[in-house]
Amino acid sequence: MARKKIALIGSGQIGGTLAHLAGLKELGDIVLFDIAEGIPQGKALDIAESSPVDGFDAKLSGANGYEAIAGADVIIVTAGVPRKPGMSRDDLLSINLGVMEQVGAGIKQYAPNAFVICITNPLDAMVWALQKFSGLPANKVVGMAGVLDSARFRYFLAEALNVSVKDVHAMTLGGHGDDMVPLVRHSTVGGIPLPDLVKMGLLSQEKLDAIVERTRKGGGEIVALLKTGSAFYAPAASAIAMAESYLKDQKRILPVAAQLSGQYGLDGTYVGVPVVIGENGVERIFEIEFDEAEKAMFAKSVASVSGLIEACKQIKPSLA
Ligand SMILES: NC(=O)c1ccc[n+]([C@@H]2O[C@H](COP(=O)([O-])OP(=O)(O)OC[C@H]3O[C@@H](n4cnc5c(N)ncnc54)[C@H](O)[C@@H]3O)[C@@H](O)[C@H]2O)c1
Ligand SMILES: O=C(O)C[C@H](O)C(=O)O
Repeated sequence: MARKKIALIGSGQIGGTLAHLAGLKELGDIVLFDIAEGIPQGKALDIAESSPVDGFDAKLSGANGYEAIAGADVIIVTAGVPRKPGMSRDDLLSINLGVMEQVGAGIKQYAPNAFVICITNPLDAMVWALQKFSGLPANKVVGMAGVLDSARFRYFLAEALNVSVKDVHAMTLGGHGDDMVPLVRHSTVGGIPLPDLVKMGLLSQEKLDAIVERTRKGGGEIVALLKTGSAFYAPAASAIAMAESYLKDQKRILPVAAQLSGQYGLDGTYVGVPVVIGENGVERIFEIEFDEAEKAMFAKSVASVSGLIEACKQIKPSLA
């Protein structure tokens, strides 16, 4: 059986980490693409030289021309710029929208059958624009944010309770901004819902509230520490989980930015919701029944995403 082809558009911090993880997991042969000459080639060679040590078989190459992504099965997009301290993700909209236009054209021409995972920020608006620019079907174009936000939520809970991360299941929905929606009622530790843990005295309400707030601001916390860019290890791991579910038809239920067509009362917008990812891309969207407070939080988050999508339409009238 021929190996799968994974194309990484953007070979910066996340792109390089994606290539390394995809190699270690033997997901397929890997093409790194970037406008910066030498970077994708250098990272491809460096990772290839690690393969005898770690014992993985994958061909790695670097390129500066879109023809290199031809026939890719999976494309992960990180091209663009990250934020620096003092900036919001939304400040990246204008510059990264231009990048999405170029990337979308490249995908349309060379890899129209790929499953595309967008990571570039501001995530929900960028994946919305990328789907339009590329013209690929909506079930094949998704955004990575919810897996990362949920992983942060899970990690903070496991740390507070001094238990294994493996036994913490938690989900964060909505847009990838500070008003994202960590779902407390639907999250469990050892199968016990978080509100019950509070009732049982295992976690204080104050601590839980602080964890929710820290999750919402998780991206900014790393930006403030790194100073030169944003998180890349956990974002790369999160996108690889999505790619693996597609390539291996695992049918995992993951929170991803997906295009809605009536679910949650929304049509055409991209926002983080639980979906099944299998060989057909987004195979199903789960519609969670929210209580009044959750409904209000989700609506606020969606309103932020809608504002960014409107801004995209103003900048690029072809998207309207
Ligand atoms: N969705 C999420 O959860 C999440 C998490 C972390 C980072 N991000 C976002 O991912 C993006 C990438 O982050 P990073 O840390 O890898 O940044 P980075 O600066 O390390 O890498 C970005 C790369 O994109 C390349 N690039 C710029 N314009 C390009 C173009 N037109 N075509 C091809 N390549 C181009 C740059 O040369 C650079 O190598 C940022 O927008 C960041 O905000 C999103
Ligand atoms: O916060 C950022 O700018 C990067 C990313 O969206 C993150 O959540 O780590």
